[in-house]
Amino acid sequence: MLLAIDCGNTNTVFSIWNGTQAIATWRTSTEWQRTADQYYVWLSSLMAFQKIDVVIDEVIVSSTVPRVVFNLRVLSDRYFNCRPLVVGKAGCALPQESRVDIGTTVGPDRLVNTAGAYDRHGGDLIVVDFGTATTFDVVASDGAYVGGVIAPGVNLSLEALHNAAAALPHVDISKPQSVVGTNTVACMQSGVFWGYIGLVREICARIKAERGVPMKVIATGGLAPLFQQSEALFDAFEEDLTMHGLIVIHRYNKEIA
Ligand SMILES: Nc1ncnc2c1ncn2[C@@H]1O[C@H](COP(=O)(O)OP(=O)(O)O)[C@@H](O)[C@H]1O
Ligand SMILES: CC(C)(COP(=O)(O)O)[C@@H](O)C(=O)NCCC(=O)O
Ligand SMILES: [K+]
Repeated sequence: MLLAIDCGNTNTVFSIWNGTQAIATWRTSTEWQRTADQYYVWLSSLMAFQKIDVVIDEVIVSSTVPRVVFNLRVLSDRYFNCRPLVVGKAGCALPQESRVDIGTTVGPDRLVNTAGAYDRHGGDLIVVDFGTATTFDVVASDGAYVGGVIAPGVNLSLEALHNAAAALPHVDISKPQSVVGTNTVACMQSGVFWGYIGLVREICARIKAERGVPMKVIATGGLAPLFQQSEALFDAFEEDLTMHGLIVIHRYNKEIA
């Protein structure tokens, strides 16, 4: 069975797949120091707890944190007796090309999102991923990744305010009652929430104008629904888009092997 690992700068998601069916998904915080043995203790105890008695013999990894990859390779080798497919590394082919400046290393999560979204929706897409950073990935009509936008993530923006200003507290994002805040927390939430609505709308509008074709906007990441409930920003929200992309890339590599 396949273990798919999506490592972001904040969280790492592990998912076990039987063909196209996800059997279980677990999330842990991303820490580059974590060893293969630590991953295995965590993973095997969750599998035992949920009575998932399967043999993992294939692994695919996407990691925005390069230092984590070494330990995930050791995990695959030592405990699952296989060499992992690592997106963006030699030995892992991608179903679509990436048309960016020579020498640019695109974040593997963005290539994976592109593959997942193109598989489900076809071309001419904007994929918005609300992760540590908020990324906009532009997918051409033929499925190629043709560039995008990187903006500071929602929580990163709130943390930056807290870290830089002595009197600003730590605040969780939520939709404020009104735009004009009457206390510090409400003012901060308003700035980030409504600022973000504007950011997403403006960037998508400008991408569409620049490309000159109708485009669908697909959103992923835990915070996307918060913004969608307020304004119709996206054509679709798909929580599992990155995982789906990993499955698509894994399937493609098996087909061409
Ligand atoms: N459902 C959710 N509700 C609120 N915050 C969330 C949710 N999912 C993720 N987050 C927060 O959003 C930020 C990005 O998380 P995540 O999408 O896991 O990032 P990455 O993929 O970059 O590791 C983190 O600060 C995380 O705590
Ligand atoms: C932009 C990112 C930091 C987003 O990572 P994430 O928020 O998913 O942790 C990541 O895709 C990355 O490190 N990209 C490299 C540069 C690029 O994609 O052009
Ligand atoms: K991500």
